[in-house]
Amino acid sequence: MHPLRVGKSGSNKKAIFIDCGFHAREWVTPAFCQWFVKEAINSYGSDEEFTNLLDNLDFYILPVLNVDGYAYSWTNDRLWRKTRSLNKNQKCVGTDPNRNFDAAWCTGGASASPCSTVYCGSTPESENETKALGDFIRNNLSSIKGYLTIHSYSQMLLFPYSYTNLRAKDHNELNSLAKSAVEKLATLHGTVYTYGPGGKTIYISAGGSDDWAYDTGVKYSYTFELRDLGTYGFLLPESQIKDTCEETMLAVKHIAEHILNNA
Ligand SMILES: Nc1ncc(C[C@H](C[SeH])C(=O)O)cc1Cl
Ligand SMILES: [Zn+2]
Ligand SMILES: [Zn+2]
Ligand SMILES: [Zn+2]
Repeated sequence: MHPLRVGKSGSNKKAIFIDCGFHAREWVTPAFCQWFVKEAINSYGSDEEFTNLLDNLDFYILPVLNVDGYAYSWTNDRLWRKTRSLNKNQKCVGTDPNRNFDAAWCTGGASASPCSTVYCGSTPESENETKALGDFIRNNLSSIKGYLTIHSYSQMLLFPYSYTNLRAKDHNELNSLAKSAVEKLATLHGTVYTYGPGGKTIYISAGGSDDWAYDTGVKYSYTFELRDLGTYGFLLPESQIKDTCEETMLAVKHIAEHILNNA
């Protein structure tokens, strides 16, 4: 896997990994990752804050993790979620990439049935996509200080854990950073996000990439759930893409600032 790397060239810089397009139907998320790259390139040298970030941090951007699923949602099933891998001797296709990580794998909020939308896969990292992501993070663990995985919808900023209601050791810092990040996000268009540990804030579910990254040693690990609250859901109108991306940028840059100053 070769994510895009954005940042002034330099050695042993801290890095933040951002992925989008985990779930096929969450179309606004690849738009955000592309927006981020455009903004970074256009801002460098003009926007002081962003220039400082890019001078001192590398951003690894993976615009569409689940490429086969995303393509399938364009051609066949707009509401597809999973990958498109063939489950051996089964009629159903695909694994939920966000239940496929080795983080209390296939315990809560996931299913061992290949036909389920939250099928955890045959083993952790059974999918080419999740294995590639896991390998990249493991191979770059010394520099990767933040992991942001961008999903939709429900306007939430989640952090570990989702697989248990036990508190992460960094709960207080992750919680207060999430609070200030969603406050920053709301300043642009008044979009209200909730925030908190995944298990409490959305649902208990295991095998997620944020929990895995955190337990692997990436302290600042967050899942974004972008707009909206359900009016359009995954079918967010194009007219909202720009504003969604703009407001999300504020939160992401805020988190990046914190990582630059604290990691
Ligand atoms: N660790 C996690 N973090 C966030 C979520 C929520 C996303 C929302 Se689309 C999902 O259900 O995969 C789910 C899990 Cl398992
Ligand atoms: Zn998702
Ligand atoms: Zn979602
Ligand atoms: Zn705007």
